[in-house]
Amino acid sequence: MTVVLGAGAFGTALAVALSVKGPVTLWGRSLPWAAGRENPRLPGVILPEAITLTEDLPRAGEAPVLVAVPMQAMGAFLAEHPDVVGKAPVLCSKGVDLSTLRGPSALVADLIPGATPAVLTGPSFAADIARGLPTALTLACADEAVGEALQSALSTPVLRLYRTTDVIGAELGGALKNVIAIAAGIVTGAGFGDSARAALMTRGFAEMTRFATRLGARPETLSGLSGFGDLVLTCTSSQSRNFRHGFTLGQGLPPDLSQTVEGLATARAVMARAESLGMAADLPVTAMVAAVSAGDLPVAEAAKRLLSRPLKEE
Ligand SMILES: NC(=O)C1=CN([C@@H]2O[C@H](COP(=O)(O)OP(=O)(O)OC[C@H]3O[C@@H](n4cnc5c(N)ncnc54)[C@H](OP(=O)(O)O)[C@@H]3O)[C@@H](O)[C@H]2O)C=CC1
Ligand SMILES: O=C(CO)COP(=O)(O)O
Repeated sequence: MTVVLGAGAFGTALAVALSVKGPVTLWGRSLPWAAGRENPRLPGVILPEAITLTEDLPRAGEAPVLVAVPMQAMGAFLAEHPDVVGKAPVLCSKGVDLSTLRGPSALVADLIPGATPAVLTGPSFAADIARGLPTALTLACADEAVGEALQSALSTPVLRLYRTTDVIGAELGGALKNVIAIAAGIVTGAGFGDSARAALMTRGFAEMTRFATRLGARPETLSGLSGFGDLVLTCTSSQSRNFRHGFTLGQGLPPDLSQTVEGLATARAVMARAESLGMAADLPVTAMVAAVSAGDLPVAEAAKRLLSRPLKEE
C-alpha cells in the first residue's frame, strides 16, 4: 500500500509505477477526470485498477506517503495537513520555497517536528515512468534504516532507487538543475547552438556544486543521478518544461504560463539565499535566470550575457 499526495503528472506517474506492487491511493485536490481514469497532464495513460483516486485527504498510517505537489505550494500544504504526510514523508518536489528560502526537507523540519523526511529525486520524466520505461532515481534519507525500508518499498524492476543519506545534496541537485535548464533553453532557443549549451551546462554544474556544498551537500551527490544526471536530462530534452520555457523565451516568444516551471521561483529563492551567504557573484547563471524571471533583464540581453563572461582560468 502506498499513498501519493498530488495528482499532477509526477504524482500520477509514480502511482502508476508503484501500482505493480500493490494498492495505491492517489489524492488530488480536484479530479474532474477521475471517471475516465486518464489524467490530462499524462495523456494516453489509463490508470490501473490498483489505484484509488480520491479528493479526500487520507490520514497517514503505516504506508509510505509520497508528496508531489508543486514546490511553491508545499509549505502551505504541509502546514495545513501535518497528519496527512506522516512521520516519514517522501518529498518528490524539486525546488526552493520562495517565501522561506527553504527546500522540501527543511520545510518538513520546520512544520512537522520529529518527522524524518526522505527525498525522491533524479532524472525521470513523468511520461517515461508512467509508460514503464526504465528509470533510476535517488532516495535520500538521513536515517539509514528508514531510507532502506523506503528504498525497498518504492523500487520496482524498472524504477530503480539508489540510496544516500545526503538529503540536502539530493534535493539541491534537483532544484538547481531546473534553473540551469531554463538558461540552457534560452541559449538554445536564441540559436547559439549545441556547443554553447554544453559550455553553459558545464558552468551551471560548477555553480550547482558551489552553492550546494556551501549548504553542506557532498560533492559526490551533485555528481550523481540527482545532480549531474538530472542536469543532463533536463538541459537536453524538449520534454522538460523548464528547458521548453527557456527555449521559448530565447526565441522571443511568450511562454506557456499554465505549466509548472519550478526553476523560475527557485532561481529567485537561490539568489536571495546566496546573497545572504555572500556568494551571489559565484552564481552568474542563476543570477541571470532570476533576473529574467523577475522581469529585470530582457531575454536577448540575458542570452548574450550568459555566453560573454570575462575570460579567466577554468
Ligand atoms: N513532471 C515530471 O516529469 C516531474 C516532476 N517532478 C516534480 O514534481 C512536482 C510536481 O510536478 P508535476 O506533477 O509535474 O506538476 P503538474 O503541473 O503536472 O501538476 C501540478 C499538480 O499539483 C496540484 N496542485 C497545485 N497547487 C496545489 C496545492 N496548493 N495543493 C495541492 N495540489 C496542488 C495541481 O492541481 P490542479 O490540477 O488542481 O491545479 C496539479 O495536480 C514538481 O516539483 C516537479 O518538479 C519531478 C520529477 C519529474
Ligand atoms: O524533473 C524533471 C525530470 O527529471 C522534469 O523536468 P521539468 O519539470 O522541467 O519537466
